[in-house]
Amino acid sequence: MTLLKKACSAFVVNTRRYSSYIDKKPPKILITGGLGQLGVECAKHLRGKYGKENVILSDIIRPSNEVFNDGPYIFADILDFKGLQKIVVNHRVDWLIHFSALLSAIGEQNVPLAVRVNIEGMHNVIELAKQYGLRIFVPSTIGAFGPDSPRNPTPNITVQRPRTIYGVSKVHAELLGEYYFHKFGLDFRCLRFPGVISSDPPGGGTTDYAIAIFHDVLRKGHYECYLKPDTRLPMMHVKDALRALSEFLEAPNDLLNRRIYNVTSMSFTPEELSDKMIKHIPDFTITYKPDSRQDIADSWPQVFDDSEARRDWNWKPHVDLEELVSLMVKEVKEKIVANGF
Ligand SMILES: NC(=O)c1ccc[n+]([C@@H]2O[C@H](COP(=O)([O-])OP(=O)(O)OC[C@H]3O[C@@H](n4cnc5c(N)ncnc54)[C@H](O)[C@@H]3O)[C@@H](O)[C@H]2O)c1
Ligand SMILES: C[C@@H](O)[C@H](N)C(=O)O
Repeated sequence: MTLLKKACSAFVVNTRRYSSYIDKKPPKILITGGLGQLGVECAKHLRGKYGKENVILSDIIRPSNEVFNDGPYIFADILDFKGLQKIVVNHRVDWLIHFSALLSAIGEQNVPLAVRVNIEGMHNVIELAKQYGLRIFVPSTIGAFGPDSPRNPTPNITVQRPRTIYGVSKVHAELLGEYYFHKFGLDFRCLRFPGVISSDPPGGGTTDYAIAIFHDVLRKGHYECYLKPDTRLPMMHVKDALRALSEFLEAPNDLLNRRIYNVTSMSFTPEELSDKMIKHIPDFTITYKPDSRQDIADSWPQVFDDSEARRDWNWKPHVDLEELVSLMVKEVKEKIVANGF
């Protein structure tokens, strides 16, 4: 049998196996790096669909009581291959959602650690997924593009020459995933997300301003923005990001023409965002003091083209800028009342 035929037959076996999970028995899902901005909300979303016990959150940090009491939580260091093997075997894991990473701004502050967590970590999870026949989801980002890429719009396939270690590690993850798909039939799936906006604290990225602005304005009446007022970046509310993730994870393999898709909801600048916020919070001020994150933002897409995701698996965002602002004002106010955070 040729290599290509072998890969194709493995792929067919995987497809059948996974569609039977969806029809009969929910998949057992492990989320790595699960205590970050996306992981906790993702676990809530997937537990609502597949049942609490079927979604295991993991990270290397101590969870809050709320997270610990909400469903299975375990320690998992992405750099410990044997430890990960043990978890997959003992918990009979079917799908792996790999969130562990150092984001764009924080990665520049500690490049060796970003190389370990983002690149070595990816080597571990992809080998694990291959060994145990797991479906694996790895998020990529608008940060996987660079100054040589077309910025408005940025298509699914184009030049990718990022200038951050975060972006380099994500391009590496994309290429590795595609390679494992073609060579071994691994069911690798990847979405390139824009800045994801939620009321939870962000992990040290370039798009964090669009979260911090709500917290600072609601608590202090003022925000000092580290990007220039006209810096346009693609963004998405977390509700849409998690719906995209779960719809894509469930999409039958025969709908997918690629393993990696751009997804987005909108693009805005700090000035446009603050103009919308004035309707809800009339009395606040914003000043601008660009720092090194401006250089990163200036190398990223301004408008993201997600037409391939829309065409192939029917992706469509629901939350527009008006609704995003209403949701954020409401959710951040609730957080401030609940814990002064
Ligand atoms: N939030 C966004 O705007 C956004 C956009 C595009 C892509 N993504 C991707 O989504 C994923 C999750 O993003 P996030 O915003 O939740 O990130 P985050 O920084 O908030 O969370 C990352 C988590 O990884 C964990 N981690 C670090 N080292 C680890 C290790 N050795 N072992 C296990 N876990 C470790 C951290 O403790 C943290 O909880 C990342 O891969 C990120 O690149 C996020
Ligand atoms: C865009 C995304 O990858 C992340 N929020 C960052 O800014 O690094």
